[in-house]
Amino acid sequence: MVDREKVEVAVKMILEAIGEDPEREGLRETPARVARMYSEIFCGLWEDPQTHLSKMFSEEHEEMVLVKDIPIYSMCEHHLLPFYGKAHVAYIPRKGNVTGLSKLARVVEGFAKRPQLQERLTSQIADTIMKKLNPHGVIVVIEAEHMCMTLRGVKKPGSKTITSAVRGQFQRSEATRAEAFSLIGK
Ligand SMILES: Nc1nc2c(ncn2[C@@H]2O[C@H](COP(=O)(O)OP(=O)(O)OP(=O)(O)O)[C@@H](O)[C@H]2O)c(=O)[nH]1
Ligand SMILES: [Zn+2]
Repeated sequence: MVDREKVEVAVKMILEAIGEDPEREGLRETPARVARMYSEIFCGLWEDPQTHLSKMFSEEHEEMVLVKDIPIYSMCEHHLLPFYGKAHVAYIPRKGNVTGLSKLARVVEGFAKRPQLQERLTSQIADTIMKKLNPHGVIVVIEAEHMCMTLRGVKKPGSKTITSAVRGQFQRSEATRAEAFSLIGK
């Protein structure tokens, strides 16, 4: 579990460091609020996302399954600012190894709710699905806007970063990969 007391102490120190008065009415509850928020947005550090893929259906389907437009909210590990957008996850199951659709989104969520890099998030999702479901292939595409590039620093609002992780048949077959990208809309 996130150490909320420690986060509270740290947030109070940050407020003091920026020249605020942590005792003024509007800020008095802020350290505790931020601590509650951090335990929510970093909860992925306290779970092992691969456990979501333990249950499988013995379906015969061996064609592509794509869950697209999964909303993601993660935190850039360099600045602790959000990056957010959409994840698209496709896999080609092996007979008997079909997973519940929501479980794909749960894996995405488990890796997103941590201090992250978009590239690492993308490959962790793909590698976990490959490892647990042993499918013919996996493709993960994430498109996201990074607040550290919009509200500060280089200040480029609207810019999007697209990352992909391509495994198995999607890597070997250009046609399969092209089909996935066309369904995803990239
Ligand atoms: N590859 C990658 N870079 C990221 C991600 N999120 C943020 N960054 C970048 O991490 C870099 C950190 O660069 P630094 O030079 O150490 O930090 P900085 O001085 O705050 O950089 P600027 O943002 O350019 O002002 C920046 O270029 C960010 O845009 C990510 O998910 N993947
Ligand atoms: Zn950043």
